[in-house]
Order: sequence, then structure tokens, then C-alpha cells
Amino acid sequence: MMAVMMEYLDKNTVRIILNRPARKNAVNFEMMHKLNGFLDELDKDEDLTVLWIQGEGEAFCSGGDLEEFHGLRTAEEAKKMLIPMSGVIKKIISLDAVTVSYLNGPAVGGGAEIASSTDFTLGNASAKAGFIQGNLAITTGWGGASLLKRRIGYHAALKMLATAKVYSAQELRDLGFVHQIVNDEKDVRQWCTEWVKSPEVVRAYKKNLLPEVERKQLFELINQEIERCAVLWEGEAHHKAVEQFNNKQR
Ligand SMILES: CCC(=O)SCCNC(=O)CCNC(=O)[C@H](O)C(C)(C)COP(=O)(O)OP(=O)(O)OC[C@H]1O[C@@H](n2cnc3c(N)ncnc32)[C@H](O)[C@@H]1OP(=O)(O)O
Repeated sequence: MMAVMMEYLDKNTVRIILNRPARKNAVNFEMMHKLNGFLDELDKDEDLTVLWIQGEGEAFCSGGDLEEFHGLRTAEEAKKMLIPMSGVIKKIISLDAVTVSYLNGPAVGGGAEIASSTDFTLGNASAKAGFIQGNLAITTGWGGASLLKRRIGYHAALKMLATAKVYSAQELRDLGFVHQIVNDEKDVRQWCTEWVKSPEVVRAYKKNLLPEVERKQLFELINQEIERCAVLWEGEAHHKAVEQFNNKQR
């Protein structure tokens, strides 16, 4: 089974499906590399107007795969995962199309970081999101803190990050993390049709709203997040917390 799939819904609309439902769509190296390739392809597609990202099954994404990434022990080893995955996030941010994540269940840890990287997030009643990295004695390492601050502001972002709590769909809507609560994928499909038909217009607005100078600043902040996360990653507290999860001591 492919860890991630991409399909054209029409000439202008693409859906990417994170496809590891048995692991709640946790990101592993295979998913990361495939996402990177898909985004390179989409970057060249001048007809693309909307990119929709969702998870298969009952979750959006449970973050990094705690079994696979537990093999990364030192800060340098952690960076071999943090740098490419934040590269994927940077490519989502840089895409000249409207990007939307659809939360059909939990988006936690790195899953919440992926959701934060899209222009919009829609969620159904089961949507939940939490920057639970703090419970594993690490911080966001894919750029999520900077992206969250951009979306919900400094105070709400600090609270969400530093409490590591999981928020309900309604709480996320109230904060502006989720932009709209929808019933199902049919509603998301409808949402994807509401944009102007000229891809050139959408692409020009994306450039106007995230000019190169701001994008560079944002990427520099993301790079700083990688460094801080990598330092914490090699700490004993992090490895112990992950061992507990993997030994199912929850
Ligand atoms: C890169 C940095 C990061 O992303 S740090 C954050 C890492 N992620 C986490 O700590 C989240 C861990 N997962 C969870 O909290 C829960 O699984 C969530 C997503 C809330 C779903 O809960 P629930 O619906 O009860 O499912 P469950 O826990 O029984 O999980 C089903 C099977 O999937 C697995 N799973 C889940 N998440 C991960 C993960 N991140 N990495 C590896 N495996 C994961 C569970 O272990 C479980 O496996 P099994 O069926 O018991 O063998």
C-alpha cells in the first residue's frame, strides 16, 4: 500500500491522501519522500488552483511515526528527518495554489504542523488538533509554531503549544485554526469549486499575499525551530516518552 496518494479531481484540483490508516497516517520516511516528489510535480502545474490534503480512515495525521523515528537518537540524526519534512512543509507554503487541509479526525504532533501549513483548514465534527510534542519533551520541528502564530496569533499559539492540549472541532473553529466546519468530503469538494476559474489570478494573489521577503523570513523561523527541536530530541526525556508510547504504556 502506498503511504501517500495523489489524484486529480479535475484539471485544476488535486487531492493528496495520507494513506497509513493503521498508524493513523503517521508520517514515515516513505511518506515524506513521496510527498516531496508530489509537491515538485504540482509546483510545475500551472493549471493547479486548489490542493486538498486529507488523511485516509478516521484520522488526518498522528504526526511522526514514533516507531520508525525512534531509531533517530542524536540531534544530527533527528535533523535527517526534520530537515526533509520541513522541506515538504515549505513546498506546501510556497505552492501558487490555494491549499486546504481537511481534518476528518485527529491532527496531532506533526499532523497539526501539516494542517498549519495549508492556507485553510476545514474539519468535520470529529476533527481535533493538538501540538502534543511537549508531552514528548520536544517542540515543533517542522515549522508548526511559526505557522500557528501566523494563523491564530501569539497568545493563543503559545497556549496551544505550551499546554500540548488537544482541542475539539468547535474550539478550533472559535480560535480560527479551523476555518469552517463541514459535514463530509462532499462539502470539501464543493468548497474546492468556489475559486475563480483562472489559475493565473489565484497564483498572482498567492504571490501578493506571501511576498518573497516574508517567505524568506518565515523559512528562517522554521529553520530555527528545527535546531531547537533537534537539541531536545536527543534528550533522555524525549526517548523515554517515546519508549512509553511504543510499549503501549498510555
Ligand atoms: C515529528 C514529531 C511528532 O510528530 S511528535 C508527535 C508524535 N505523535 C504522537 O505522539 C501521537 C500518537 N498517537 C496518538 O495520540 C493517537 O494514536 C491518536 C492519533 C490520537 C489516535 O488515537 P486512537 O484513535 O485511539 O488510535 P490508537 O492510539 O489506538 O492508534 C492506532 C494504532 O496506530 C499507532 N499509532 C498512532 N499514532 C502513531 C504514531 N505517531 N507513530 C506510530 N504509530 C502510531 C498506535 O500505536 C496504534 O497501533 P496498534 O494498533 O496498537 O498497533
